[in-house]
Amino acid sequence: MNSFQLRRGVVVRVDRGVSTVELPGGGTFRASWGGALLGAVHRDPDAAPTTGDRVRLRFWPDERITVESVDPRTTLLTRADADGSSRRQTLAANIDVVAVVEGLVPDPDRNRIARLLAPARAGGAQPVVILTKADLEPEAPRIAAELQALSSCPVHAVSSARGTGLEQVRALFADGRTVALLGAPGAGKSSLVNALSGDEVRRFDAPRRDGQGRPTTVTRELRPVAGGWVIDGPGLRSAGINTAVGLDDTFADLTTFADLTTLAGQCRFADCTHAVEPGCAVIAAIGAGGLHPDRLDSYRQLVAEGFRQELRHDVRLRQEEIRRHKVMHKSLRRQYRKPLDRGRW
Ligand SMILES: Nc1nc2c(ncn2[C@@H]2O[C@H](COP(=O)(O)OP(=O)(O)OP(=O)(O)O)[C@@H](O)[C@H]2O)c(=O)[nH]1
Ligand SMILES: [Zn+2]
Repeated sequence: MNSFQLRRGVVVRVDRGVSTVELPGGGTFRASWGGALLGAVHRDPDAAPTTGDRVRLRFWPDERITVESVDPRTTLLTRADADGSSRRQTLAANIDVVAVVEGLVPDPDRNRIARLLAPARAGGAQPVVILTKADLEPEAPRIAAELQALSSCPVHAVSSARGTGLEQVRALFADGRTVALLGAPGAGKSSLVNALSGDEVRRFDAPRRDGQGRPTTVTRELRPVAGGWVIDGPGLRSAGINTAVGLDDTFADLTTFADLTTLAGQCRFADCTHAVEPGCAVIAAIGAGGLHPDRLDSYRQLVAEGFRQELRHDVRLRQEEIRRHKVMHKSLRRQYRKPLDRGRW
Protein backbone atom coordinates (compact mmCIF):
# COMPACT_ATOMS: atom_id res chain seq x y z
CA MET A 1 0.00 0.00 0.00
CA ASN A 2 1.24 3.43 -0.91
CA SER A 3 1.43 5.26 2.41
CA PHE A 4 0.24 8.56 0.93
CA GLN A 5 -2.80 6.94 -0.53
CA LEU A 6 -6.28 8.12 0.42
CA ARG A 7 -8.62 5.38 1.56
CA ARG A 8 -12.34 5.53 2.09
CA GLY A 9 -13.93 4.41 5.33
CA VAL A 10 -16.86 4.81 7.70
CA VAL A 11 -16.65 6.58 11.06
CA VAL A 12 -17.83 4.10 13.68
CA ARG A 13 -17.04 6.13 16.75
CA VAL A 14 -15.92 9.60 17.80
CA ASP A 15 -14.04 10.55 20.97
CA ARG A 16 -12.95 14.14 21.42
CA GLY A 17 -11.57 14.86 18.00
CA VAL A 18 -10.40 11.33 17.32
CA SER A 19 -12.41 9.37 14.80
CA THR A 20 -12.45 5.60 14.77
CA VAL A 21 -12.79 4.59 11.12
CA GLU A 22 -13.52 1.19 9.66
CA LEU A 23 -12.26 0.42 6.16
CA PRO A 24 -14.35 -1.69 3.78
CA GLY A 25 -11.74 -4.42 3.54
CA GLY A 26 -11.73 -4.69 7.32
CA GLY A 27 -9.39 -2.93 9.69
CA THR A 28 -10.22 -0.18 12.13
CA PHE A 29 -8.03 2.91 12.54
CA ARG A 30 -8.02 5.90 14.85
CA ALA A 31 -7.50 9.13 12.99
CA SER A 32 -7.12 12.80 13.86
CA TRP A 33 -8.27 15.68 11.64
CA GLY A 34 -6.26 16.79 8.65
CA GLY A 35 -5.43 20.45 8.06
CA ALA A 36 -8.27 21.28 5.68
CA LEU A 37 -10.77 19.62 7.97
CA LEU A 38 -9.48 21.54 10.99
CA GLY A 39 -10.21 24.75 9.10
CA ALA A 40 -13.68 23.61 8.09
CA VAL A 41 -14.55 22.62 11.66
CA HIS A 42 -13.34 25.97 12.90
CA ARG A 43 -15.79 27.65 10.55
CA ASP A 44 -18.64 25.24 11.21
CA PRO A 45 -18.58 22.77 14.12
CA ASP A 46 -21.07 20.54 12.27
CA ALA A 47 -18.31 19.78 9.77
CA ALA A 48 -16.53 17.62 12.36
CA PRO A 49 -16.65 13.93 11.46
CA THR A 50 -19.47 12.19 13.28
CA THR A 51 -20.52 8.57 13.54
CA GLY A 52 -21.75 7.30 10.20
CA ASP A 53 -19.75 9.76 8.13
CA ARG A 54 -18.13 8.45 4.97
CA VAL A 55 -14.60 9.85 5.03
CA ARG A 56 -11.23 9.70 3.30
CA LEU A 57 -8.21 8.78 5.38
CA ARG A 58 -4.60 9.64 4.62
CA PHE A 59 -1.88 7.32 5.87
CA TRP A 60 1.29 9.36 6.43
CA PRO A 61 4.87 8.05 6.25
CA ASP A 62 5.34 8.87 9.94
CA GLU A 63 2.40 6.57 10.71
CA ARG A 64 -0.04 9.34 11.47
CA ILE A 65 -3.52 8.82 10.08
CA THR A 66 -5.76 11.79 9.33
CA VAL A 67 -9.31 12.31 8.13
CA GLU A 68 -8.83 14.46 5.03
CA SER A 69 -12.44 14.95 4.01
CA VAL A 70 -16.01 14.08 4.87
CA ASP A 71 -18.39 13.09 2.08
CA PRO A 72 -21.60 15.11 1.76
CA ARG A 73 -24.17 13.72 4.16
CA THR A 74 -27.59 12.44 3.23
CA THR A 75 -28.93 12.97 6.75
CA LEU A 76 -27.60 14.41 9.98
CA LEU A 77 -29.08 13.69 13.37
CA THR A 78 -28.40 16.36 15.98
CA ARG A 79 -29.70 17.46 19.30
CA ALA A 80 -29.58 20.65 21.28
CA ASP A 81 -26.73 20.67 23.76
CA ALA A 82 -27.72 19.78 27.29
CA ASP A 83 -26.60 23.18 28.58
CA GLY A 84 -29.54 24.77 26.81
CA SER A 85 -27.46 26.89 24.46
CA SER A 86 -28.38 26.89 20.82
CA ARG A 87 -25.23 24.96 20.06
CA ARG A 88 -26.10 21.62 18.53
CA GLN A 89 -24.45 18.32 19.09
CA THR A 90 -24.16 16.09 16.05
CA LEU A 91 -25.10 12.51 16.87
CA ALA A 92 -24.90 10.62 13.62
CA ALA A 93 -24.74 11.11 9.88
CA ASN A 94 -26.19 9.20 6.94
CA ILE A 95 -28.93 7.39 8.84
CA ASP A 96 -31.23 5.74 6.30
CA VAL A 97 -33.78 4.22 8.66
CA VAL A 98 -34.87 5.29 12.12
CA ALA A 99 -36.37 2.36 13.97
CA VAL A 100 -38.34 3.17 17.07
CA VAL A 101 -38.01 0.15 19.35
CA GLU A 102 -40.76 -0.43 21.89
CA GLY A 103 -41.60 -3.49 23.96
CA LEU A 104 -44.99 -5.18 23.55
CA VAL A 105 -44.74 -5.84 27.29
CA PRO A 106 -45.57 -3.72 29.23
CA ASP A 107 -48.09 -2.08 26.89
CA PRO A 108 -46.43 -0.05 24.12
CA ASP A 109 -46.36 3.66 24.91
CA ARG A 110 -47.98 5.36 21.94
CA ASN A 111 -46.90 8.83 22.96
CA ARG A 112 -43.29 7.80 23.13
CA ILE A 113 -43.49 6.15 19.74
CA ALA A 114 -44.97 9.31 18.22
CA ARG A 115 -42.35 11.53 19.83
CA LEU A 116 -39.48 9.40 18.57
CA LEU A 117 -40.93 9.10 15.07
CA ALA A 118 -41.17 12.85 14.57
CA PRO A 119 -37.42 13.63 14.41
CA ALA A 120 -36.93 10.62 12.16
CA ARG A 121 -39.29 12.02 9.57
CA ALA A 122 -37.99 15.52 10.01
CA GLY A 123 -34.44 14.34 9.34
CA GLY A 124 -35.36 12.64 6.08
CA ALA A 125 -34.86 9.07 7.27
CA GLN A 126 -37.32 6.25 6.71
CA PRO A 127 -39.31 5.63 9.91
CA VAL A 128 -40.28 2.18 11.16
CA VAL A 129 -41.51 0.81 14.46
CA ILE A 130 -40.17 -2.46 15.89
CA LEU A 131 -42.27 -4.02 18.63
CA THR A 132 -40.14 -6.42 20.68
CA LYS A 133 -40.91 -9.32 23.03
CA ALA A 134 -43.65 -10.70 20.77
CA ASP A 135 -43.23 -14.06 22.54
CA LEU A 136 -44.77 -12.49 25.66
CA GLU A 137 -47.83 -10.98 23.93
CA PRO A 138 -50.33 -13.30 22.22
CA GLU A 139 -52.08 -10.26 20.71
CA ALA A 140 -48.88 -9.05 19.01
CA PRO A 141 -50.20 -9.13 15.40
CA ARG A 142 -53.35 -7.20 16.31
CA ILE A 143 -51.39 -4.55 18.25
CA ALA A 144 -48.88 -4.19 15.42
CA ALA A 145 -51.68 -3.66 12.88
CA GLU A 146 -53.36 -1.10 15.11
CA LEU A 147 -50.13 0.85 15.65
CA GLN A 148 -49.36 0.72 11.96
CA ALA A 149 -52.68 2.43 11.25
CA LEU A 150 -52.04 5.05 13.94
CA SER A 151 -48.48 5.91 13.00
CA SER A 152 -48.76 5.41 9.23
CA CYS A 153 -45.40 3.68 8.95
CA PRO A 154 -44.37 0.00 8.86
CA VAL A 155 -44.62 -1.77 12.21
CA HIS A 156 -42.82 -5.09 12.77
CA ALA A 157 -43.40 -7.39 15.72
CA VAL A 158 -40.35 -9.48 16.64
CA SER A 159 -39.11 -11.82 19.30
CA SER A 160 -35.37 -11.71 19.80
CA ALA A 161 -35.73 -14.58 22.25
CA ARG A 162 -37.37 -16.90 19.71
CA GLY A 163 -35.89 -15.37 16.58
CA THR A 164 -39.28 -14.70 15.00
CA GLY A 165 -40.10 -11.71 12.78
CA LEU A 166 -36.42 -10.91 12.26
CA GLU A 167 -36.36 -11.29 8.48
CA GLN A 168 -38.30 -8.09 7.84
CA VAL A 169 -36.03 -6.23 10.22
CA ARG A 170 -32.92 -7.69 8.60
CA ALA A 171 -34.13 -6.38 5.24
CA LEU A 172 -33.86 -2.82 6.58
CA PHE A 173 -30.05 -3.20 6.61
CA ALA A 174 -29.74 -4.34 3.00
CA ASP A 175 -27.25 -2.62 0.67
CA GLY A 176 -25.14 -1.21 3.48
CA ARG A 177 -27.92 0.90 4.92
CA THR A 178 -27.62 2.47 8.37
CA VAL A 179 -30.39 1.90 10.88
CA ALA A 180 -30.63 3.96 14.07
CA LEU A 181 -32.41 2.35 17.00
CA LEU A 182 -34.32 4.71 19.26
CA GLY A 183 -36.07 3.44 22.33
CA ALA A 184 -36.37 3.54 26.08
CA PRO A 185 -34.01 1.53 28.30
CA GLY A 186 -35.17 -2.06 28.43
CA ALA A 187 -37.05 -1.85 25.15
CA GLY A 188 -34.92 -4.70 23.84
CA LYS A 189 -32.49 -2.91 21.51
CA SER A 190 -29.37 -4.82 22.54
CA SER A 191 -31.16 -8.15 22.41
CA LEU A 192 -32.41 -7.30 18.94
CA VAL A 193 -28.95 -6.40 17.66
CA ASN A 194 -27.53 -9.58 19.10
CA ALA A 195 -30.31 -11.67 17.58
CA LEU A 196 -29.74 -10.05 14.19
CA SER A 197 -26.02 -10.49 14.12
CA GLY A 198 -24.85 -13.20 16.48
CA ASP A 199 -21.22 -12.82 17.43
CA GLU A 200 -20.51 -10.23 14.81
CA VAL A 201 -20.99 -7.28 17.15
CA ARG A 202 -19.44 -8.50 20.34
CA ARG A 203 -15.91 -7.47 19.45
CA PHE A 204 -17.06 -3.85 19.54
CA ASP A 205 -18.54 -4.22 22.96
CA ALA A 206 -15.51 -4.24 25.26
CA PRO A 207 -16.17 -1.59 27.93
CA ARG A 208 -13.61 1.18 28.15
CA ARG A 209 -12.18 2.20 31.47
CA ASP A 210 -11.45 5.74 32.47
CA GLY A 211 -8.65 6.96 34.77
CA GLN A 212 -10.41 5.72 37.89
CA GLY A 213 -10.82 2.26 36.45
CA ARG A 214 -14.57 2.75 36.35
CA PRO A 215 -16.20 1.21 33.28
CA THR A 216 -17.64 3.87 31.02
CA THR A 217 -20.17 3.34 28.32
CA VAL A 218 -18.79 3.67 24.83
CA THR A 219 -20.92 6.22 23.06
CA ARG A 220 -21.94 6.65 19.44
CA GLU A 221 -21.12 3.31 18.04
CA LEU A 222 -21.83 2.15 14.56
CA ARG A 223 -21.72 -1.61 14.18
CA PRO A 224 -21.90 -3.87 11.16
CA VAL A 225 -25.14 -5.86 11.15
CA ALA A 226 -26.83 -7.92 8.46
CA GLY A 227 -24.91 -6.31 5.60
CA GLY A 228 -25.50 -2.78 6.88
CA TRP A 229 -24.87 -0.77 10.02
CA VAL A 230 -26.69 -0.21 13.26
CA ILE A 231 -26.30 2.70 15.63
CA ASP A 232 -27.53 2.27 19.17
CA GLY A 233 -25.38 4.54 21.28
CA PRO A 234 -26.53 6.05 24.56
CA GLY A 235 -26.37 9.35 22.69
CA LEU A 236 -29.35 8.20 20.67
CA ARG A 237 -31.25 6.77 23.56
CA SER A 238 -32.80 9.80 25.13
CA ALA A 239 -36.19 10.93 24.00
CA GLY A 240 -34.68 14.42 24.17
CA ILE A 241 -33.54 14.13 20.60
CA ASN A 242 -35.54 16.88 19.10
CA THR A 243 -33.93 18.15 16.00
CA ALA A 244 -32.48 16.75 12.86
CA VAL A 245 -30.91 18.63 10.07
CA GLY A 246 -32.06 19.29 6.71
CA LEU A 247 -34.57 21.42 8.48
CA ASP A 248 -33.63 24.71 9.93
CA ASP A 249 -37.24 25.20 10.84
CA THR A 250 -37.18 22.21 13.08
CA PHE A 251 -40.78 21.32 13.49
CA ALA A 252 -42.32 22.72 10.38
CA ASP A 253 -42.64 19.07 9.43
CA LEU A 254 -45.43 17.40 11.35
CA THR A 255 -46.13 14.59 8.93
CA THR A 256 -46.42 12.19 11.86
CA PHE A 257 -49.65 13.95 12.55
CA ALA A 258 -50.93 14.50 9.04
CA ASP A 259 -54.40 13.32 10.05
CA LEU A 260 -54.48 15.72 12.98
CA THR A 261 -53.28 18.74 11.07
CA THR A 262 -55.96 18.04 8.46
CA LEU A 263 -58.62 17.87 11.16
CA ALA A 264 -57.30 21.01 12.83
CA GLY A 265 -57.75 22.84 9.55
CA GLN A 266 -61.48 22.16 9.81
CA CYS A 267 -61.92 23.74 13.27
CA ARG A 268 -64.17 26.78 13.41
CA PHE A 269 -61.44 29.01 14.86
CA ALA A 270 -58.08 29.24 13.15
CA ASP A 271 -56.25 29.47 16.49
CA CYS A 272 -58.21 26.58 18.03
CA THR A 273 -56.32 24.85 20.85
CA HIS A 274 -58.57 21.75 20.52
CA ALA A 275 -59.34 21.88 24.21
CA VAL A 276 -62.63 23.67 24.88
CA GLU A 277 -63.57 25.51 21.70
CA PRO A 278 -66.98 25.10 20.05
CA GLY A 279 -66.79 23.79 16.50
CA CYS A 280 -63.52 21.94 17.15
CA ALA A 281 -63.10 19.20 14.54
CA VAL A 282 -60.44 17.42 16.61
CA ILE A 283 -62.64 17.09 19.71
CA ALA A 284 -65.50 15.99 17.47
CA ALA A 285 -63.36 13.27 15.89
CA ILE A 286 -62.36 11.97 19.32
CA GLY A 287 -66.00 11.97 20.41
CA ALA A 288 -66.99 10.03 17.30
CA GLY A 289 -64.26 7.46 17.96
CA GLY A 290 -62.32 8.40 14.83
CA LEU A 291 -59.26 9.65 16.72
CA HIS A 292 -57.51 8.18 19.75
CA PRO A 293 -57.16 10.75 22.59
CA ASP A 294 -53.49 9.68 23.00
CA ARG A 295 -52.82 11.11 19.57
CA LEU A 296 -53.99 14.55 20.60
CA ASP A 297 -51.78 14.38 23.72
CA SER A 298 -48.66 13.58 21.76
CA TYR A 299 -49.53 16.20 19.16
CA ARG A 300 -49.78 18.80 21.92
CA GLN A 301 -46.41 17.78 23.37
CA LEU A 302 -44.81 17.86 20.00
CA VAL A 303 -46.12 21.30 19.21
CA ALA A 304 -44.91 22.56 22.60
CA GLU A 305 -41.44 21.12 22.00
CA GLY A 306 -41.30 22.54 18.52
CA PHE A 307 -42.24 25.93 19.84
CA ARG A 308 -39.39 25.94 22.35
CA GLN A 309 -37.00 24.81 19.64
CA GLU A 310 -38.08 27.55 17.33
CA LEU A 311 -37.66 30.25 19.96
CA ARG A 312 -34.16 29.04 20.60
CA HIS A 313 -33.45 28.94 16.93
CA ASP A 314 -34.71 32.41 16.16
CA VAL A 315 -32.99 34.35 18.88
CA ARG A 316 -29.73 32.69 19.81
CA LEU A 317 -28.86 30.76 16.72
CA ARG A 318 -29.33 33.71 14.47
CA GLN A 319 -26.95 35.82 16.54
CA GLU A 320 -24.34 33.10 16.44
CA GLU A 321 -24.72 32.57 12.75
CA ILE A 322 -24.00 36.19 12.08
CA ARG A 323 -20.74 35.90 13.96
CA ARG A 324 -19.66 32.92 11.93
CA HIS A 325 -17.87 32.97 8.61
CA LYS A 326 -20.93 33.11 6.49
CA VAL A 327 -19.79 32.16 3.05
CA MET A 328 -18.20 28.86 3.94
CA HIS A 329 -21.03 27.98 6.23
CA LYS A 330 -23.56 28.51 3.51
CA SER A 331 -21.75 26.51 0.91
CA LEU A 332 -21.45 23.57 3.29
CA ARG A 333 -25.13 23.83 4.08
CA ARG A 334 -26.03 23.80 0.44
CA GLN A 335 -23.96 20.71 -0.06
CA TYR A 336 -25.71 18.89 2.76
CA ARG A 337 -29.16 19.94 1.82
CA LYS A 338 -29.11 18.73 -1.74
CA PRO A 339 -29.49 15.02 -1.10
CA LEU A 340 -32.12 15.70 1.55
CA ASP A 341 -34.37 17.57 -0.82
CA ARG A 342 -34.89 14.60 -3.05
CA GLY A 343 -35.30 12.25 -0.14
CA ARG A 344 -38.83 12.67 1.21
CA TRP A 345 -40.52 9.39 2.04
N1 LIG B 1 -39.11 -12.55 26.44
C1 LIG B 1 -38.33 -11.69 25.79
N2 LIG B 1 -37.55 -10.84 26.48
C2 LIG B 1 -36.77 -9.98 25.80
C3 LIG B 1 -36.77 -9.93 24.38
N3 LIG B 1 -35.92 -8.96 23.99
C4 LIG B 1 -35.40 -8.42 25.12
N4 LIG B 1 -35.90 -9.05 26.22
C5 LIG B 1 -35.58 -8.76 27.62
O1 LIG B 1 -35.84 -7.40 27.90
C6 LIG B 1 -34.85 -6.85 28.76
C7 LIG B 1 -34.23 -5.63 28.13
O2 LIG B 1 -33.59 -6.00 26.93
P1 LIG B 1 -32.32 -5.22 26.34
O3 LIG B 1 -32.02 -5.81 25.01
O4 LIG B 1 -31.23 -5.16 27.33
O5 LIG B 1 -32.95 -3.78 26.18
P2 LIG B 1 -32.21 -2.43 25.72
O6 LIG B 1 -33.22 -1.67 24.95
O7 LIG B 1 -30.94 -2.73 25.04
O8 LIG B 1 -32.01 -1.78 27.12
P3 LIG B 1 -30.89 -0.71 27.56
O9 LIG B 1 -29.58 -1.34 27.28
O10 LIG B 1 -31.18 -0.54 29.03
O11 LIG B 1 -31.19 0.52 26.77
C8 LIG B 1 -33.85 -7.97 28.99
O12 LIG B 1 -34.15 -8.60 30.23
C9 LIG B 1 -34.11 -8.92 27.84
O13 LIG B 1 -33.80 -10.27 28.19
C10 LIG B 1 -37.63 -10.86 23.68
O14 LIG B 1 -37.73 -10.90 22.44
N5 LIG B 1 -38.38 -11.69 24.43
ZN1 LIG C 1 -59.92 22.43 17.35
